[in-house]
Amino acid sequence: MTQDELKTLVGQAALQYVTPDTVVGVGTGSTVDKFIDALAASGMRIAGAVSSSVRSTERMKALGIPVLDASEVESLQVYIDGADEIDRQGHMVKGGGAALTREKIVADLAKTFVCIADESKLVDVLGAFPVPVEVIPMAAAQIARRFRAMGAEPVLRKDCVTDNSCHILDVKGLRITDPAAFEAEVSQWPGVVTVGVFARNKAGVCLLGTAQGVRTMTF
Ligand SMILES: O=C(CO)[C@H](O)[C@H](O)COP(=O)(O)O
Repeated sequence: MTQDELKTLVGQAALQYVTPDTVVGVGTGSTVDKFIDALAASGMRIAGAVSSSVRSTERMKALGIPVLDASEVESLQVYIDGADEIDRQGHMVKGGGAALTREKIVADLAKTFVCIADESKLVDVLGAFPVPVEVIPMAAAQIARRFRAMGAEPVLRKDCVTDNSCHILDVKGLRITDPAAFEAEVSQWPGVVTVGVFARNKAGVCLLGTAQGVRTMTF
């Protein structure tokens, strides 16, 4: 199966976590696009979706899925989103699509984060994928220096302005053995909007697309 077919498989499989007439949190990316398409095609009626990006909002609206503002809900049963990396404890690296801040906000509203990913995303240790960090533009150089002092290599993402009018540093050369500590430390640096390590808001379930079918991992 191709990677695209694996994404379709897990996008479909995520439907089992959606309860009709409830509000669902929806992430961003090519795997989530498959979920959005599957949800629309299923004909299931939902009360609405809280979206994590302009991209997903536009896709859902075009398919007739009602989109609600995050401020309109107090909590969500589930948040469905992809990942750039996921480890065997459910910690993730996210933000390849530059939507990490809103993704973390919507994930934080949800009782369960359902991660949908093809098997290439499963890793033992996070950090081979450059870790996206959304930063206030005036702090980008200062934050980059801090990462260099850690022995990492931050790269300012070209031509990228986020939905929140901020910039992204993609940080290479990290080996994140304690995701919770890393997230807590970097999150408090002045000018950091969001670090793309999801430990506090880690996955509760991962639907992993493999050549043998969907493997369900619970954490
Ligand atoms: O974090 C994300 C966007 O900010 C995505 O979930 C992540 O980049 C995975 O994307 P894809 O499903 O296209 O592989």
